[in-house]
Amino acid sequence: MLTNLRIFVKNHQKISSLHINNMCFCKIRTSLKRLKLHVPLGRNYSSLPGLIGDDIKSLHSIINPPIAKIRNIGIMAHIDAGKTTTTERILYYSGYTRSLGDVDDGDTVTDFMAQERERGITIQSAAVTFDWKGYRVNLIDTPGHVDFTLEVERCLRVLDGAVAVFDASAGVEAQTLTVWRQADKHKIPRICFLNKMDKTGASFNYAVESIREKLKAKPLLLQLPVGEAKTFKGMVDVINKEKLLWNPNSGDGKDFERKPLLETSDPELLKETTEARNALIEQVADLDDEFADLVLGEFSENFDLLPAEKLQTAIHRVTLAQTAVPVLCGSALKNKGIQPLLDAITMYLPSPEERNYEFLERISRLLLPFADQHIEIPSLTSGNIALTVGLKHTVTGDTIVSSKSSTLAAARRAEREGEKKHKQSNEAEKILLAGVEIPEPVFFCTIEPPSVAKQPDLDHALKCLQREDPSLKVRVDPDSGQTVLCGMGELHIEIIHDRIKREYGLETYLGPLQIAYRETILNSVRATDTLDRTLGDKRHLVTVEVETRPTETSSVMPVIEYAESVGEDLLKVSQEAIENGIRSVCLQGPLLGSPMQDVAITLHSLIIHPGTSTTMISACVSRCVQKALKKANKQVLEPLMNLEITVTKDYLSPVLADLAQRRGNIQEIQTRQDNKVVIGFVPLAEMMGYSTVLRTLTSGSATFALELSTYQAMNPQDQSTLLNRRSGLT
Ligand SMILES: Nc1nc2c(ncn2[C@@H]2O[C@H](COP(=O)(O)OP(=O)(O)OP(=O)(O)O)[C@@H](O)[C@H]2O)c(=O)[nH]1
Repeated sequence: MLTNLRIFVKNHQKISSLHINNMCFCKIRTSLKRLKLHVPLGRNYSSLPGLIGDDIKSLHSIINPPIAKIRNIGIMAHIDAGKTTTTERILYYSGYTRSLGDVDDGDTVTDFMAQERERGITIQSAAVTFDWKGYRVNLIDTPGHVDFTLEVERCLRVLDGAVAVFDASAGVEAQTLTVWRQADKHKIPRICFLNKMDKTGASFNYAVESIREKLKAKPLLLQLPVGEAKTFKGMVDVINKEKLLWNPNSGDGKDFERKPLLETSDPELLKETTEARNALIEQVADLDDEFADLVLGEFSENFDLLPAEKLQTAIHRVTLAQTAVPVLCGSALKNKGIQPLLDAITMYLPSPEERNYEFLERISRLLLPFADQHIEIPSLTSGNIALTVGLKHTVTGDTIVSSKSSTLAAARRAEREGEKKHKQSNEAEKILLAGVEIPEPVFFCTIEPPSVAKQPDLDHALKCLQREDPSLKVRVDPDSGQTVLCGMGELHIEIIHDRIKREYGLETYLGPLQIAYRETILNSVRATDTLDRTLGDKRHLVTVEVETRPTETSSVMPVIEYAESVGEDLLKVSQEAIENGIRSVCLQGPLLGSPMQDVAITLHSLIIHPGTSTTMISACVSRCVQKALKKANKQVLEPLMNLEITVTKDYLSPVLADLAQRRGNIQEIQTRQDNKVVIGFVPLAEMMGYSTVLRTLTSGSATFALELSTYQAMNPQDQSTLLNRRSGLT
């Protein structure tokens, strides 16, 4: 298993144990040879940036560029916005690949998993490293499909900046909002790239407006498009007042020219650009005091005299402060606008030293990632992204530290600092990277190995896959003993099934896909129970009285309370056993065996005979709570999903008619260019196999996004149908 590793070093010093200067010459030579052996020259890859012959200096520069020249960035967006295509162009223009890969032909660098190439979607993030005009860029292409949200989050926490890619004909879409929120959470500075400017319906203004309205972000328009949709030819660089046009005869887009806008040849465009530049200067001055002083002091009379570099430096600062987002445009597919995007990445997104990471990590074996190829490297300076192998106990979301004691010491130090600052500062939080939020799985199904003898192999495969992807949950059904997979969606489970076959050589069988329901109770019930058992010569005797009731506010875990009559001394020895007993019984509700939610349990009395084991206390509490839950009025809760469907006007009616039959609740129908966007809620149970139905209904022209909204009570009729089906009555 490969682990994505971000090396953080206090004060950005090198890690001494991995320092290249500590290596003897022959070891460096060996590394060079190894480097050449592992370089993926097979497909279209150029040699690695900077590596010319057996040149030790260039090896050093590959591994250790100055930290100010490093950019660790991610590419994120709604599904199909064009992240992978953009990444492919970036790799080509930076000289990393020698030909252009195509998502639709299944030969891109970053979508290297077989499932990605077959389906034309990104599932797993891929990291690549390349150089651009003296900068080292470590780039991660992340998936856009909602089933793989966790994959995006695990990348965001190690990045210094991100490029948000938009389909210029659609603007902000459902998953854009999700990834944007994730980037907000991890405080990632961003730039926006309005892709697909060549597509019918593409609209620069519409996309910019949707950034303003839906993302509540302040767009800084660094470019204006020249033409739109079929007429899209290039763009204007607002800061330098230059026109960037691509030579129509240059197939690969390498050939483009930058021309100053002139009063004689482009009077209209020049006027528009001057207005846009002035507006940009005012906007940045509003957000950055240093720049405001400069503008008001020296250049208030004539903004034209303001040097481009001053404006660019100020834009860098506001991007870093995340008070605004630079916006660029282009068409990755038609090879337009990628080189300026690369310039903007190096110019506006921060270097690692501009971000606040303040702790040390140490590791033994390091690899530089090039999508599915890796090169072993002897050392790395802080601020880089690398891979390491062989860590047996790490899972996605872990932070690797040099030692527990140094982390604790750093945390204590930070706490003291925090206290000094009157407890206002949250320094302690800086010690650890924010954890990844693991979404709740909404689907599950049983999985069986081809024979009982293969069960250990299946367990091993699932254990490894879970370490990579904590949104995959695995449990054993206590009644049937079967292994159950719980995932984020149909596609997620399908991909896991496929990976078990391809990567672990195991042909497994999946049971029917089922919805992850929950249960709750509607009234208060009391129950008492006594457990009296003699094991050997020891008597175990417990008597408990509990009350179960619905909670007022939503709570996934059971709320546990103790009546005053239950003595504190008694609780000291038994509290853990009691709470274990309650939690275990709440994992399997009385109706469907689904987890209980919104339930509070009060322990009213507890009598324990001396010498009774904690296991017996747990067992008695479990049984008593179960009794109370069974007596209560019960309710099944089903996952309710947020649904967003984008469909052309012609197919709106059949889509709406179909949704009505699926218990869909339409909230809003928006108009987005030539498309209608249907926004609403629908129970997940009604959405099994929906992608096929939607494709048939709309001749493949519609797309949809589904995300868990909440759990809602099922109506009595649907609930009884479900219970009958589960008990085999219908
Ligand atoms: N017209 C047009 N189509 C594009 C452009 N960029 C990408 N596409 C097409 O859009 C589709 C999706 O492109 P991808 O690059 O796979 O998009 P993605 O965002 O990586 O997709 P996921 O990783 O699955 O979320 C493909 O059919 C591309 O050929 C563009 O600039 N213009």
